[in-house]
Amino acid sequence: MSNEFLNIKNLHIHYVTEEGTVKAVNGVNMEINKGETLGLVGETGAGKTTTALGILRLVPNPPGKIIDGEIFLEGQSILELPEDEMRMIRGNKVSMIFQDPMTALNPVMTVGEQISEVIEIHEKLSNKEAFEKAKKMLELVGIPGARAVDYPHQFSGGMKQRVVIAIALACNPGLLIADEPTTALDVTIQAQVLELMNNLKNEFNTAMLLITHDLGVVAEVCDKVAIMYAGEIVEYSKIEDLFENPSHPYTRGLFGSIPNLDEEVDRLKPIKGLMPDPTNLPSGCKFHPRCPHATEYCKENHPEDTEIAPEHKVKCHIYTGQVKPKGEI
Ligand SMILES: Nc1ncnc2c1ncn2[C@@H]1O[C@H](COP(=O)(O)OP(=O)(O)OP(=O)(O)O)[C@@H](O)[C@H]1O
Ligand code: NI
Repeated sequence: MSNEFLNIKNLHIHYVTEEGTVKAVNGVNMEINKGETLGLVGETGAGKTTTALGILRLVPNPPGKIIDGEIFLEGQSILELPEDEMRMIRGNKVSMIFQDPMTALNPVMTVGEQISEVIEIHEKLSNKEAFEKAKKMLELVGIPGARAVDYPHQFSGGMKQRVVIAIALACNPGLLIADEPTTALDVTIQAQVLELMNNLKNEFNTAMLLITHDLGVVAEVCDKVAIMYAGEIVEYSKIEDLFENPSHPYTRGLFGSIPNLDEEVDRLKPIKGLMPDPTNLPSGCKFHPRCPHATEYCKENHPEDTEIAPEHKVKCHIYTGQVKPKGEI
């Protein structure tokens, strides 16, 4: 039996707008094994949320459309599935915590009702049984079951986020997608929520796709990291490798001078220049206009993945030997 839960092959997603076609996701490949957490990191507009929505087939259409590629969940190809089967997969096999979790809760329903609603959709339980299970879910995320009868406004921000996690986990999904799950929380609560997610992942062997700008979060919870730029994964590796040997010039830039797993790592470092216009992406390597090492070759040729160490891939002509770096990378 394969241990693989998610496998994405050559995914392309566009948004067709009046201003032009936004090429949001451009040939993404990604694998996540059971019980493994992959961090998806990149600047705003890189295509992280769009990739996540693609996995759930929730890219708003129009204007969005999956143009090409394949997505497998436990070996099953999902892009061709009828919508009703897809609905069963959402929240059953895969659930997602959205970027703004505070608006994810319904203010006029108790949290217990909201959790049991999800349970009832996917499991044949009576109202009462589902509500009892909802209480257990609350306890699992560190909230007393008795509080199931309370409304969202009666909870603090950190507790609301725990409720959102409880809802996402209510059906014991194989894959949890979390889009910036802790950004809206203060630092101590962030740490608690991350620890909680880590514990749950270990307990249930849940695969996780964690979207974040925060390298501290990556260092704390991820097993692997994918660095995304202009809709492509430009570097992909195990966490230790990435921090010890960041290799793509973009990753090096993000990390600043010398990243260190043990150090207090902070937000991504700003890099000179701007993200390219996604309706008019640069030719060749999409990073070439911002890259200190770029040559004519980079302008003309699109780099494919080069495996520079086991499970460490980089899209950069320096590693194919076509381009000599100008000084240290
Ligand atoms: N509904 C939409 N219509 C048109 N363009 C969109 C739509 N949603 C996203 N885009 C564009 O697609 C590109 C990728 O956006 P996406 O939200 O996936 O990036 P992201 O990496 O999640 O960014 P952030 O870190 O800000 O959340 C951006 O250029 C964005 O403007
Ligand atoms: Ni996003």
